[in-house]
Amino acid sequence: MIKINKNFAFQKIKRCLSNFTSSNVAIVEVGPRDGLQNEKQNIPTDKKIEFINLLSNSGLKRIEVTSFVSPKWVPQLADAKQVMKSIQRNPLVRYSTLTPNLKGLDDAIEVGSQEIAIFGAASETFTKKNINCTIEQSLKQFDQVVQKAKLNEIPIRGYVSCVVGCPYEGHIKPKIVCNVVEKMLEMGCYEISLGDTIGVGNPKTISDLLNELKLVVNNKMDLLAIHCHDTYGMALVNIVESLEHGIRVIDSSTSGLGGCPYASKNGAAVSGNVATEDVVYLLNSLGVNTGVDLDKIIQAGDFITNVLNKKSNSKVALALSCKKN
Ligand SMILES: CC(C)(COP(=O)([O-])OP(=O)([O-])OC[C@H]1O[C@@H](n2cnc3c(N)ncnc32)[C@H](O)[C@@H]1OP(=O)([O-])[O-])[C@@H](O)C(=O)NCCC(=O)NCCSC(=O)C[C@@](C)(O)CC(=O)[O-]
Repeated sequence: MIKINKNFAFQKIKRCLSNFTSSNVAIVEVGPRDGLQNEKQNIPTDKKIEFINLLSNSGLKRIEVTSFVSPKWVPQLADAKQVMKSIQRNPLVRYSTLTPNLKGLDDAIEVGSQEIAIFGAASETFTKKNINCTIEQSLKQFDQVVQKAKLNEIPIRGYVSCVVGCPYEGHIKPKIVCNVVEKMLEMGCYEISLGDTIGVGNPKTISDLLNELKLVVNNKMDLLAIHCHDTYGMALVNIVESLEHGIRVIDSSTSGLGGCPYASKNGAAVSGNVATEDVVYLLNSLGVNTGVDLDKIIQAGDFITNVLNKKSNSKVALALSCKKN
């Protein structure tokens, strides 16, 4: 079981952030970061900014804007500073960025990130491919980032990727995930997002994982979030399973865009995140309050898919647009 310092200031931030009743769920919109990071075509910076501005006015409270990573590794997000500096910030929204190391953190601080995310994994091979180190080395590096972020009073989110499966190592045992989650929480992350990076989870594997994680977090499920990719169409059932286990924070990407560039084995297509439109529709139909305006998310999705000249991966956006026409 993790040792969490109850007086730790970030616990307070966590409570403010997730002021849910049991019928409320928070959505973390990762479209501008996860959704766009793997796009090969040039996306003009002003279009990214316009996309984020549309999302900012949709009722979302948490938007992951971009990443402060090496532009050699993720060229699409090389304009991270400009994007962060130019978006119109809605005071009701918390804008976060990914930071793998101190350089990333310094950049994030410079442009006023209100939250940062460190990103580890439960697979050695994926960790090496994604951030060029071992899991142990990654945790040491993250610890430096977390200590400095704490000094700057910036809340830290942690990602753990490959929580049920890895493109290189196959099935991942819950025990390995529990170990990384525990270390990141002890370090000072206020929340860990569990990434089914290649969308191979199903309700059984997600349930098995969450049952083991409950022991790690001492049943405090508000320390966890779920981040599903929809490769086999399992994302929504996995989200329902997670809700039943007490998870109340869901990551999603408008239009279902996205995927990690380093999760693709032998150049295979990386599948998108679960679509925000589909998650909002699901939660609305369950009577769960998200505060998010579905029509506004669909508009933001129409905007970015037009920029990308792509069809939306959201079934809900498609169904509602057919209804209109
Ligand atoms: C971690 C590194 C940097 C190590 O990369 P490295 O090559 O081992 O690091 P390095 O320290 O040797 O640096 C190499 C170059 O990058 C520069 N550099 C170094 N750090 C930074 C920085 N922060 N910002 C800007 N530049 C940086 C550094 O200055 C140097 O520049 P050079 O001297 O060659 O000109 C690299 O591997 C990297 O950037 N990886 C990022 C990969 C990534 O962003 N993946 C996608 C996000 S994870 C994901 O999508 C999964 C998730 C979160 O969504 C959840 C899920 O679905 O499971």
